[in-house]
Amino acid sequence: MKTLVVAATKAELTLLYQHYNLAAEDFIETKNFDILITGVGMVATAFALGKQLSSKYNLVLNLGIAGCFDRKIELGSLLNITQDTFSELGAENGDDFLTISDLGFGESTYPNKTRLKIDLPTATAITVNRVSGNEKSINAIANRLNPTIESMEGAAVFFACSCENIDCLQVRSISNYVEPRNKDNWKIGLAIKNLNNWAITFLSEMN
Ligand SMILES: O=C(O)c1cccc(C(=O)CC[C@H]2O[C@@H](n3cnc4c(=O)[nH]cnc43)[C@H](O)[C@@H]2O)c1
Repeated sequence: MKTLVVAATKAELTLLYQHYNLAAEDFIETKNFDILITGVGMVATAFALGKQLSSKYNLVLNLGIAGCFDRKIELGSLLNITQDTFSELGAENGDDFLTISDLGFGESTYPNKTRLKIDLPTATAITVNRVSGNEKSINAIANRLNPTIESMEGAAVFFACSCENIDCLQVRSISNYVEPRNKDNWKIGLAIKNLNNWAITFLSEMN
């Protein structure tokens, strides 16, 4: 049984590719783990996992950078995401929001699932198609779901793993705060370095 490492972009796994001397491909097989680069967003992620996820994997590890709602958490910090919500999936009803669960069409929130003990702080997440960058929508989502972070893929990974009953973990490294967009404030390099160093240790200790 193997681990499937899933990320949206190769750039987010740069040091992992370098450490294991891997070819710059979107699907890589190694002895102990495989890597799948899905492309950005929940649709690309669900499609890529739909093609590659199988019972040969006993763990899916979703890695990536993310935006953080909580300014007390430093940029470059790593978080173990225990629950992730498709926050835009549902219907507006005037000023209210109805989830697909409210509408009777299924679930919008999915948990991680693993027996492994991960030595990282835990947090909850939302998964969005549109990166939050507007004060009004940021306040609205903070009031409705109070997430710690947002990404563009996490809930799709948890969803696919729930469909296939495969254990899953999501570790996110904070590259930016959720705020009106200003990429000069992002610390992508630091976030990727910390994420990759953690992943290299995790993967080497697993085998
Ligand atoms: O510009 C670069 O150098 C660069 C290098 C690696 C990755 C990126 C990305 O922009 C990755 C997109 C990826 O990041 C997640 N993300 C990061 N911040 C947020 C956010 O505030 N809200 C939602 N998603 C965020 C997301 O999962 C994207 O897939 C750039």
